[in-house]
Amino acid sequence: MRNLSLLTDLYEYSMANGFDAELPNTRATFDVFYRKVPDQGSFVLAAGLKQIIDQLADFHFSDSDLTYFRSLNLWRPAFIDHLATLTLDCHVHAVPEGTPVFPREPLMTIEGPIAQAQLLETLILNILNHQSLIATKTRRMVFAAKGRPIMEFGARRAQGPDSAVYGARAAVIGGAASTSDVLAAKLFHIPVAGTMAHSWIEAFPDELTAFRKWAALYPDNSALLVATYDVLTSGVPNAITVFKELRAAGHHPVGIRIDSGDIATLSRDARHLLDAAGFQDTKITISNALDESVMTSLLDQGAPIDNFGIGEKLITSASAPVLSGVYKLAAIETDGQVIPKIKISDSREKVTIPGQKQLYRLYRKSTREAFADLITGSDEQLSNTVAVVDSNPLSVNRVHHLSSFDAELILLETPIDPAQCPSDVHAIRQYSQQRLAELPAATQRLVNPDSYHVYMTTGLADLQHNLIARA
Ligand SMILES: Nc1ncnc2c1ncn2[C@@H]1O[C@H](COP(=O)(O)OP(=O)(O)OP(=O)(O)O)[C@@H](O)[C@H]1O
Ligand SMILES: O=P(O)(O)OC[C@H]1O[C@H](OP(=O)(O)OP(=O)(O)O)[C@H](O)[C@@H]1O
Ligand SMILES: O=C(O)c1cccnc1
Repeated sequence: MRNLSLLTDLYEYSMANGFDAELPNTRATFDVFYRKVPDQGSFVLAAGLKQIIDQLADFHFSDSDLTYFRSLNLWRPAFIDHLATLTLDCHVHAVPEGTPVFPREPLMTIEGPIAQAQLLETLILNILNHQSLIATKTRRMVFAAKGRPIMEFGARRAQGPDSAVYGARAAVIGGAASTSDVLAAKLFHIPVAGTMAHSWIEAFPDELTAFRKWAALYPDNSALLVATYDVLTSGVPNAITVFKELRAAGHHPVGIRIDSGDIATLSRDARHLLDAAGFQDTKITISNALDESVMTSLLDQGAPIDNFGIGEKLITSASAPVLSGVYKLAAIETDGQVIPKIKISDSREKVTIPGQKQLYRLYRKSTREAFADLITGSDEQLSNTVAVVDSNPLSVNRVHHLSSFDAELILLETPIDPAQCPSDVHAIRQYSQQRLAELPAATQRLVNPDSYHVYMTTGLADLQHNLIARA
């Protein structure tokens, strides 16, 4: 793990330098939330908390960082001295990784001395926005795959090494079965998997020789790429020849990969050839700029696909490459007095929900189906009946009275201690699947999903209105 304490925007330091002088005894609460779901989906899968906690636990500045700060000649010497001896005194609340979260609700809050909490904005958003985006994109593809495994193949097309490595981690949280990225596999204990490239076939005098050499090297892991010359007249017949030899030698042939041409037609014809030769069990993997809409189309066409290998469109979330999670001041505290804060904007969507808050997931008592999330003030007690309004500022401001629900607090106190932060990506993926299964199915479809209600209490809504009026 690299120390990323400096990975922030200059303005965070410029403000922290001032807060340190002007508001030395003020604490602040910042909320992390997002407003729009990428790809017109209805939820985002939160991911990246482990890397955030790792960084916060190691938040410090080296001698060379401090020398650099002094060389900038921008900040008070006393502030730089404070950075030299800084011990983070912040408290984190967060939804566990893998939790589906919805627009406007806090998925993380940071409370601490205002100068410190301000400094963390950029780093937290950088990690959370990236991993949540890729986990969410992968989940869409997993939905489209209808139970077929997805192999993550994106390292070569990722926007740099970190996007490849942490993107692979996020992809597994989103439901990918494996990665081809050996570094990510090693770091996060992800199954590593792959086939072969065209160069292997091209390097030998002919395709059959290339397949035989491969089968000799990997007799029990022989996935053959059949699309170098011609899938149906060369690739699949040669693969069948080698599969027969493998079977005769007591091995179980794995399958083929097709990475070009009309995949629906080629996979169907390849399946017929394999089945006719007695290889009903060998799998067909496909790849080539796949995304959830191509996958849906291929399966709608009846393509007999067993595995999807997916690179560029997953690792870059190509159709929606930005998750705009934000970090907004919700309250300050001086001399024990908490003062809620609001940001007002001409764009109603950008008006923040003020105050220190809590987040609950509400379930129907009978079925354990989640039907809404509820944002409350942290000092509000949930009673059996609660008056709420939609948190969407563009909705009609109607008061609903919710009753007969089970409420679960989902914004949890999260110690800044890597040893206590869940890190097993498989367990996180499983948790995520359980959380998704609680949501109404209609919120999960790819096209025009139902939106999920995120309410806030009328207490919070009144606070928001009062602060707007006062401003
Ligand atoms: N039957 C199909 N229906 C829908 N999309 C398909 C089908 N077959 C392939 N595709 C997708 O269409 C896109 C373009 O495919 P195409 O074979 O033209 O790609 P290419 O990269 O130009 O091919 P090649 O690798 O042969 O040069 C890819 O995203 C591919 O996955
Ligand atoms: O298409 P993606 O979803 O990113 O999947 C990864 C792709 O990477 C490889 O292509 P390669 O780099 O060999 O280039 P190619 O486009 O010529 O096949 C492989 O053949 C896959 O098709
Ligand atoms: O193993 C593979 O087949 C693979 C890996 C990365 C990119 N494309 C394919």
